[in-house]
Amino acid sequence: MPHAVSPLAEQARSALGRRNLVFVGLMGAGKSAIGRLVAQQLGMPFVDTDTEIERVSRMTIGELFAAYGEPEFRALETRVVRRLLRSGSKVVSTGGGAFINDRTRRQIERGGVSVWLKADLEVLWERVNKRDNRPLLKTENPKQTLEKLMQDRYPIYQRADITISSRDVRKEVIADDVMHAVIAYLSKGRTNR
Ligand SMILES: Nc1ncnc2c1ncn2[C@@H]1O[C@H](COP(=O)(O)OP(=O)(O)O)[C@@H](O)[C@H]1O
Ligand SMILES: O=C(O)C1=C[C@@H](OP(=O)(O)O)[C@@H](O)[C@H](O)C1
Ligand SMILES: [Mg+2]
Repeated sequence: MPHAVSPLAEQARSALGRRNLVFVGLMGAGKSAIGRLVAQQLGMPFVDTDTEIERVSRMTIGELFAAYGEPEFRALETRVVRRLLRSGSKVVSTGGGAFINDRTRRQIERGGVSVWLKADLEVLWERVNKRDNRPLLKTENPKQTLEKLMQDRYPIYQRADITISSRDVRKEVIADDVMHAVIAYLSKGRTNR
């Protein structure tokens, strides 16, 4: 197992112990990118649930949505999240809808420390706008769709253990914010997970 790479990472790693660290939030918030970076810094395994879903189904997320629809995708996502959270401590980046699904959210609540990467519409839009791999944004007005998803989902993401502002600064800055917040959150006497 690789070692944490800085004193901050070292401290966050030791605070986490055997817990999973789970990134949640809207499309474009940086879950996949920041999750990977934080995992590297902590010296922990990293899994992105969308990548794992694509691996086990041998289909892309777009193909899955097109062939089976969103409900089937959510069922697969629930199973993948459950399995990942039970198989040793790691950093897990979820897809944007995972924490919104009641069953998946309960697994995350039980199985790890959740971090909501919260971003404003302009930041999200700048980032998702560059790729067309997100089936939920294949609408006539994808920016408006994203705004609607913010309104619907932010009250639920708010239930995450930790909230981090995912703004337009270097990824390393956000990763440091996450590690500081993990240390602060877990030093509040939480020893039950
Ligand atoms: N702090 C950041 N600075 C610059 N680019 C970022 C930052 N965070 C994320 N990105 C980029 O934004 C895009 C969307 O990020 P991604 O991690 O795929 O988001 P999510 O998994 O939450 O949908 C990616 O190209 C990623 O590299
Ligand atoms: O918000 C959502 O419901 C989704 C977000 C996507 O992941 P990212 O948030 O990593 O883009 C992916 O899981 C799928 O397209 C559905
Ligand atoms: Mg992602």
